[in-house]
Amino acid sequence: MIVLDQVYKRYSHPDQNGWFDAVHPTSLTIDQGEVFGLIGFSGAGKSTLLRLINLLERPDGGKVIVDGQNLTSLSTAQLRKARQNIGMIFQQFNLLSNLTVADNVAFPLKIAGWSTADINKRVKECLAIVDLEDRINHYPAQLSGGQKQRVGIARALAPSPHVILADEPTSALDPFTTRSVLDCLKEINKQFGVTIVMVTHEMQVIRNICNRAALMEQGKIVEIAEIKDHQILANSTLASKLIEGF
Ligand SMILES: Nc1ncnc2c1ncn2[C@@H]1O[C@H](COP(=O)(O)OP(=O)(O)OP(=O)(O)O)[C@@H](O)[C@H]1O
Repeated sequence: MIVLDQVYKRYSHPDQNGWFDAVHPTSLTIDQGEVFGLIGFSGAGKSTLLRLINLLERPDGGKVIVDGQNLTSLSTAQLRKARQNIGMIFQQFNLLSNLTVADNVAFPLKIAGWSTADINKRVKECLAIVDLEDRINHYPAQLSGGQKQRVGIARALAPSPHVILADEPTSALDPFTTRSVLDCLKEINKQFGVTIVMVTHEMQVIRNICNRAALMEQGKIVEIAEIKDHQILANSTLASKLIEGF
């Protein structure tokens, strides 16, 4: 489903021989229907790795394959189309404040050239999935943080992607709201088989929703652990981090 083959990302850096590897060459396969977590300290490279999956960050080398398609070899137009298969949600929701909830969710569909009738139908479907039908004509400023994130989820879901990338989707939310947003994502994963890759600082998020999680340190994946029944399996570094806390 998602294959990263020796992808890396480097930035120019004045102090480190001119270059700094935000993500060292990394290979990783994430199966269809998985909820895969990326956890680690600030600056470990989690967001960069996540953004390499939809080429929001262009890798400096290696391949990114999603649904059998090598994204790194596509033209701009082909990549735009391929990205319809990869939704994204953000810590700060990234809603357009001058658009209603309905228009925010409709946004990716308009870009994809859907008809108005199909857009209206799909927007209602997606808002029903995230339980926000009654907020369809509200503006983002009239919503709570949890509701805003659920609009973000509906927008990501609208083009029926196979993959959703989530960059710290609950970090701006209180524990109760975090729970409801995670339940919403879990339901989407279960009902539609959408693969979710999620960056988080929060170990309870990993335990709550992920099947597997990778621990990142200094631009490298140092461990991948399985999670079963909310427990991190094996005597892993991840397990000890759980005790120390992130
Ligand atoms: N555009 C950029 N230019 C230069 N350096 C960057 C750029 N983007 C990220 N970095 C650096 O790359 C490293 C990894 O950043 P990244 O945001 O991926 O880490 P992270 O693990 O997601 O951190 P956080 O949890 O704080 O968001 C950091 O040292 C960051 O400063």
